[in-house]
Amino acid sequence: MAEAVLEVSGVTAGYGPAEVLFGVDLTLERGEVAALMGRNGAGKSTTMKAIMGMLPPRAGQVRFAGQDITGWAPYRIARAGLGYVPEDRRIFTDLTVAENLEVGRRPAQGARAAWTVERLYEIFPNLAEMRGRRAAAMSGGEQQMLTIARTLMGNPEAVLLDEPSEGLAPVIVELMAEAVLRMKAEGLAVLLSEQSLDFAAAVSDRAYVIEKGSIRFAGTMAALEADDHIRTTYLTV
Ligand SMILES: Nc1ncnc2c1ncn2[C@@H]1O[C@H](COP(=O)(O)OP(=O)(O)OP(=O)(O)O)[C@@H](O)[C@H]1O
Repeated sequence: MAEAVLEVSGVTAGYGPAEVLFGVDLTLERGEVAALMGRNGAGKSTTMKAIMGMLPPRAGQVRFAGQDITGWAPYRIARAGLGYVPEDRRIFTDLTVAENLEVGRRPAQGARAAWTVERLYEIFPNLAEMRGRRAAAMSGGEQQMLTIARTLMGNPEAVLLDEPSEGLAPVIVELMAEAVLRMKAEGLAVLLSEQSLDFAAAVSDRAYVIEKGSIRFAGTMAALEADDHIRTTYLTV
């Protein structure tokens, strides 16, 4: 069996009195892309926040790169090598594209070659074309890519991408899919949350489907595509 870089077991989490996750189990193997799919409000973002320690799990365990990271502070989890790109874009609008990337630089751990700005421009060619532009003058999709690229400058081993294709123009969605596949080709593990089966199927090896805070399907992307019942019951078609 492939080695898991991230293992989420029986995670329960919620906001105040509201229970949102009810024992979520999922794994992310080294070098794979997995999609966490589900409709609006199903619990995708909450799962990512629980993994990142922004919403500490009430029960269950999160293991990353061989360590139990349950209850760790978010900055410590990020430093351990788990990158996170939330739905809202986190960039410095007064800084240029190149300056935003420099802000994200952190040394690489282990044997992997550190990301450089030039290597990132190969993965995000549209960012290369606008390297001197202030981020305020970029489209939402371009800002989303800059957020991902800046996260990669921190040299993570795995990244969580919360709805990377949401609200993007079709041509930008294609660039985003290519970027995710290039990240995988570089050996990164990616867990992305997604509502669109098209985007998820284009980039992912495996899929999880979540509904009302419980995982309803876990399997290969091909198995999900072939499962009419799961798709029509839990996904937006
Ligand atoms: N800060 C919060 N306080 C209270 N309830 C919340 C909060 N954030 C999310 N929820 C609730 O938790 C549930 C899961 O939300 P979550 O954001 O994880 O869904 P999602 O699958 O990521 O969907 P979306 O695509 O809408 O982000 C929803 O019922 C939502 O209303």
